[in-house]
Amino acid sequence: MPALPPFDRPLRAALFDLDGTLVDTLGDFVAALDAMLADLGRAPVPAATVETLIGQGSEHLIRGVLAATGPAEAVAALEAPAWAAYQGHYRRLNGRRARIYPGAAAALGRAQAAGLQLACVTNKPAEFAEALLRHCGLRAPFALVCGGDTHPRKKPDPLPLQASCAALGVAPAEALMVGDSSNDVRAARAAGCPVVLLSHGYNHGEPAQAAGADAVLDHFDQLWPTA
Ligand SMILES: O=C(O)COP(=O)(O)O
Ligand SMILES: [Mg+2]
Repeated sequence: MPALPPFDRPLRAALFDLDGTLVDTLGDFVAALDAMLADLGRAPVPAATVETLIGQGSEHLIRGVLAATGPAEAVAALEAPAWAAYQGHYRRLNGRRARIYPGAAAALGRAQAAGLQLACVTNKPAEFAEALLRHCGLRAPFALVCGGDTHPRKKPDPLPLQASCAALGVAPAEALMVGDSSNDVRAARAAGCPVVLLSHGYNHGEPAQAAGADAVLDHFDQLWPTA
């Protein structure tokens, strides 16, 4: 089993992305978006299209789905009602079709046992991230949850990572970002955090190996392995 690459400084924290990293939420997104589209009188969107749009926050997702299911010139006018409908449906459906990736909970436990402080740094709105983590029984290991609306800018901006590191009292070089997409890599590079990706996630339709992370892992067992 490949070990983690050596990092510049010993790790004191780990920042975990949520969608596509800890939890497979594609089914939740598709269900909420299809309910939103039905409210707007539109046909459902293929899951494969949704998968390429996850990871850059709900606004990006909704704009992309509106553009994929109707005329481009209608997107701006529909954004506000679509967002209101989506929020209501997502709040109702959050977690119902979600699946924790194999080994995720155990990896969080090993990270804690290794003395690392943990934060969840996601572009999902904080309310939905908190509720999903509780639903999945994954909230307790995290000292903080930083959502896409917690700060004025979201990933790939470094701000959520920098602010989370400051709140945990660690330097970015001491905090490993664990994500699934190039968005996580860009944010980590800009913040100065080392970064590894799990290949089971979404990465905007591209292979995770193309995203420029320090390592790409196929399974959580490769993070802080015990043997
Ligand atoms: O786009 C989203 O809401 C999901 O974002 P995440 O991959 O940062 O958790
Ligand atoms: Mg993700």
